[in-house]
Amino acid sequence: MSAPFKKLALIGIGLIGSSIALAARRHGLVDAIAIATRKSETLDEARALNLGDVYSLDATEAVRGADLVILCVPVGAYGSVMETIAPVLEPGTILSDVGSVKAFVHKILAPMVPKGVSLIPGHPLAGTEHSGPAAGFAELFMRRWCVLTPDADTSQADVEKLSAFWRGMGSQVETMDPAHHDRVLAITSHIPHLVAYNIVGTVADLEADTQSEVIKFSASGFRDFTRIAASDPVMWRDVFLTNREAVLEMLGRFSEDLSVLQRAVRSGDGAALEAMFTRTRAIRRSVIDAGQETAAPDFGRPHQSDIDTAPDSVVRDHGGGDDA
Ligand SMILES: NC(=O)c1ccc[n+]([C@@H]2O[C@H](COP(=O)([O-])OP(=O)(O)OC[C@H]3O[C@@H](n4cnc5c(N)ncnc54)[C@H](O)[C@@H]3O)[C@@H](O)[C@H]2O)c1
Ligand SMILES: O=C(O)C(=O)C[C@]1(C(=O)O)C=C[C@@H](O)C=C1
Repeated sequence: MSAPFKKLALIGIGLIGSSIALAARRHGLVDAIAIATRKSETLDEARALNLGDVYSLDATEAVRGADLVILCVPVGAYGSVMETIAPVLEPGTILSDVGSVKAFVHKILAPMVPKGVSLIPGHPLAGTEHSGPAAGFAELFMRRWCVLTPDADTSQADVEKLSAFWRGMGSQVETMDPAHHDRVLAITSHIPHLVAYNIVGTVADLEADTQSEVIKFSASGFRDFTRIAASDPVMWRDVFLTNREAVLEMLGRFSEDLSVLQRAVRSGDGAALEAMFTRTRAIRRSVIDAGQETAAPDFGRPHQSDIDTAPDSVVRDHGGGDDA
């Protein structure tokens, strides 16, 4: 029986691209996988990991004849990648992506999409702090959301076909307006990363200023922040450059709420602090009950919190090499 897609072209083969390659193949969702990336070292690594069927440094070669093309590069690279591949996208092809922002993606890609090609941007709400082809794993998308942001006039049949692809990799799929996606992700993903980058930077500066061993004696709460703050610098630079308005709006709200906590600490308002912390503890429990924390432990991989507290050798085994 033939797979739902004949040829999947993955442009970019880091954490997300390699996870799609592994999952799509494991679940028989594509007949063939073509991989393109810009650096020969990355392509060699992908080949050594046997992630695809054909490999190329030329994205047009990968895209030619593909009925599903997924951009898996940092969003700042979309313009140049699309300029390259647009002339070889064939009518009937679904063009999608995995970028962490969506309004910018519509704005940059839509004007260049040839007639007959369905643009259906997507975003799997799943990831780790690791980068590169060796970082991927087939279970990454299991029981995680994948948000698709098609335009109102996009073929429903194509949206359903792409939804089935993500469901085939274990995800739950939801369609959403791109601007709404960007506001939701600004507060649930982008600002948490900004906070982590900030607190780790502040601690490092404090250590340098006071010439004391602040990091050495940090407890596991801070270690959790260092995991997030180890996330790919280029990817996150592009997220903040391309979701600026939503991030600034949510940052305003976040700062107001932080001021309320600051005031409670300053004035010794124990009741306010306890009420807030009780509320957030309940939220954490509901997140766990909903099974949205991480899918990794059920598939024989170490749980992320095990990784964070494991000896360095275990952490190295889990993480892929970084790829620029
Ligand atoms: N890391 C996460 O947790 C996560 C989760 C969901 C979505 N995403 C999104 O997925 C996309 C890829 O992220 P990733 O974590 O797989 O990154 P990664 O760094 O692991 O991989 C990026 C890939 O893109 C290639 N690349 C980089 N710049 C390029 C360019 N200018 N032209 C062509 N190829 C280029 C790299 O060589 C690499 O193969 C990003 O848009 C990101 O926003 C990431
Ligand atoms: O678990 C992590 O390391 C992640 O940061 C994954 C995470 C997130 O949840 O914020 C990061 C960016 C994505 O666009 C989607 C998922």
